[in-house]
Amino acid sequence: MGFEEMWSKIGSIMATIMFMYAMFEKFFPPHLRMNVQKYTHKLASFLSPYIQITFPEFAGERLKRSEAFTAIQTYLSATSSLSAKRLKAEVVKDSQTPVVLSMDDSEEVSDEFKGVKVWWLLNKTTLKTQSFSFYPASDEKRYYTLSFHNRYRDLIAHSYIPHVLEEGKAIKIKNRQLKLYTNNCSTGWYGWNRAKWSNVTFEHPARFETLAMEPNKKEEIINDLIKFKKGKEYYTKIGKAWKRGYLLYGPPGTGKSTMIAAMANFLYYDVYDLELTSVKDNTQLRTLLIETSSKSILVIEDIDCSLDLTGKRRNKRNGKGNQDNDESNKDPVKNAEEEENKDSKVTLSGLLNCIDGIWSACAGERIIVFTTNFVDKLDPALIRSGRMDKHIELSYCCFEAFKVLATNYLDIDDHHHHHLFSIVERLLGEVNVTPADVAEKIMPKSNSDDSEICLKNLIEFLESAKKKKEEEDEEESRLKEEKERENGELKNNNGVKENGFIH
Ligand SMILES: Nc1ncnc2c1ncn2[C@@H]1O[C@H](COP(=O)(O)OP(=O)(O)OP(=O)(O)O)[C@@H](O)[C@H]1O
Ligand SMILES: [Mg+2]
Repeated sequence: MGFEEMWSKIGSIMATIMFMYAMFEKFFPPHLRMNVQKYTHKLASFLSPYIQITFPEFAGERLKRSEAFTAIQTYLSATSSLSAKRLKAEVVKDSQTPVVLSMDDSEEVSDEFKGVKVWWLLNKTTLKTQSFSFYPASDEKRYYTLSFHNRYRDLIAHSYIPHVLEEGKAIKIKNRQLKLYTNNCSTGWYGWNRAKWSNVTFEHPARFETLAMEPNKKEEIINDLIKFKKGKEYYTKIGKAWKRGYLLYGPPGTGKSTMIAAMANFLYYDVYDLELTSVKDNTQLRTLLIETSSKSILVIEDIDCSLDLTGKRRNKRNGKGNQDNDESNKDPVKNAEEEENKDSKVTLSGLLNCIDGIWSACAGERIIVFTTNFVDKLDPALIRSGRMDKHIELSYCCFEAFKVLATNYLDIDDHHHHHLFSIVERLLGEVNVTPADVAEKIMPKSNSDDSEICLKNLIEFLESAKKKKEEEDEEESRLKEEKERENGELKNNNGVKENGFIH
């Protein structure tokens, strides 16, 4: 039989089957059709070595969509659905991709797991509902059918299905838009204050690749985060809540907040930015923490300022703390804010309880980050080992960090050594400037600014910073000398007074 002849035969057989099926659908009443299907299935399963498992869209109560069905749909959308001939497009809320494609009804796709082939079919049955309901339920019931050979029963049941469900959930989390939550106080009925979270879409573009810091240190942090993310079993084994605390410290503008954003983008975690000064008391703090979700980063910025609950940020450049103690100098708005914040009764022990206590495990997989400019001023209880698992110092801009900024801002490849780099390297070794300062200087100010101009701007800035530092150092040593001289004279005078003669 020739090839063409064979295809025409197959075509006519298919046409006959489709015609018979159409007749069957048209002339047989639904209950008879169901009976015929039931017996056909029985016969088929008796003869076939293949096993089928179904996953209905609505398990039990029709109102709630089955999590397994959604996970399978997501898994198949990302893996094999695209090989289907007919696809369905859906707009999914809070998803990064505006339209999600999945296989259409009655489509079948195959998948492979550890060398074993399986088939997924999306089925639909239509039922006539007799009962009256306030929720007009659709008559259609969709379900996935998974088919595989009998000999792989154990592998599929114990490994493949859990793998599909886990992957599906993970992909869904990855595809969703991240949220940035912040706490605020709303006044409810009868005037009581209720703390609650409100959120916006988290859109900070920071990534570890664009974060300027020493490569080794960066890699260490990334590995630590990966270990944490994959550590569910480890934490269960050692009987510890699945959470990790980071203390980020360093001068202003060294990238503490940027690093938090990079962590969130890296881990795909939501961020809960907790403003401690607007939490009324420990009970309110606990309520807020219970309302946070898993896979999140809880951030308390400037913990040194938050805990004394004055609500004011210290003057960070000179680190002398609250500068304007003189009431007359105070901005009236700031004054009022401070007065309000004095109502906050969150205590250090209340905060520690929420981080470490029995409530701390309620959200599950969670990172807690504290930031401060003054690590020495923190209460030892807050940073004792075991509480904040990792202390990360973000420091002044080194040459390695500068190279990352040059790539970010000027598109200068790390390997392409610009002829001005050696001057920058020398100057960065001599003065302390923050990555924020460097970034500001090398950012092109106009379209005509090329990398040469930007680097020269930076060099000029570094040289003037160096000069300023030298002058300050000179002044300092002059004052020191003067003081020493005064002290020496004082001693000598005392010597004269005590002994009546000069030694
Ligand atoms: N290490 C860095 N890598 C890349 N950009 C940085 C870095 N540090 C600072 N920047 C730039 O400087 C700006 C300020 O940095 P950031 O807000 O992260 O500093 P910070 O340490 O949180 O300061 P503060 O103590 O005042 O809160 C950022 O928007 C970013 O553009
Ligand atoms: Mg910050």
